[in-house]
Amino acid sequence: FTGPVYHSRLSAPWARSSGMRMMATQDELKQQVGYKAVDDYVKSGMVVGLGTGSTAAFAVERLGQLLKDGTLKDIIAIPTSIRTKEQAEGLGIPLTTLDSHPNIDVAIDGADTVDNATLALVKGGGGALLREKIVEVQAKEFIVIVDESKMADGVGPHFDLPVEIIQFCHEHIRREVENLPSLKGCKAVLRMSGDKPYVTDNANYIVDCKFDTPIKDPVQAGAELLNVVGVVEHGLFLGMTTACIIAGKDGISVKTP
Ligand SMILES: O=C[C@H](O)[C@H](O)[C@H](O)COP(=O)(O)O
Repeated sequence: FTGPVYHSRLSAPWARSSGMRMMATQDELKQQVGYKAVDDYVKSGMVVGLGTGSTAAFAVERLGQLLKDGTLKDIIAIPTSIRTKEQAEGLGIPLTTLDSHPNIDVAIDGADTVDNATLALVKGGGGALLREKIVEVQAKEFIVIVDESKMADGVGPHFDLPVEIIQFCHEHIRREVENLPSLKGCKAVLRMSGDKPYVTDNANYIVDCKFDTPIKDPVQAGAELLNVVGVVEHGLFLGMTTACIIAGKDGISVKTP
């Protein structure tokens, strides 16, 4: 299709009823971009990377619908977290792994921050950054789906940068991260789940790096982070975005780098 498709009257950014103007909820915006990504970018026969989070869940839902009604056939998908795997299994979406399908046609995922200028991303608010990155770097096309609240100028202050680290000596690793020259001024905080550290699908911990000002050189920051022994992966997704579908009060737009 050529323009936004709204899946219910209230899914439109605005809808009129008895003269009343109603804004779409954030969930409705997420549904719009999740559905549009699948409708526009997934074709029969593809290997599809399935992202994680409340926005990506709508794309997974749509893929399940289109497989069920026969619009799409011969799809095989790779989930980026245990919860996405469970959702996809529940919808009957055939699944595989990178071990047998290392070449992905298209991956679709949400983000915590999208830089307006470069489409650099911060990801990992839901803790899935490692599996997301290993899958999404293998995709010919990586489609990012967000509501407009995720758009920002630069990365850092808009949403804490998650860094996945091993459990062993995690306080030492946290300090090493905080003291990196390219992350100067950041405060690295161990992510908690109740009174215990949050544990990822890969049995690691996460530190969330808080910034007051945008990271000056995200490429350098990524390189320095990966150089810390004990850091497994970071949530900067740089130079990966093929297209970003954004839903906002004025409708849906698509940005490319
Ligand atoms: O680890 C989680 C992922 O990186 C998500 O893509 C990200 O947190 C965005 O999630 P949501 O769509 O729920 O805001």
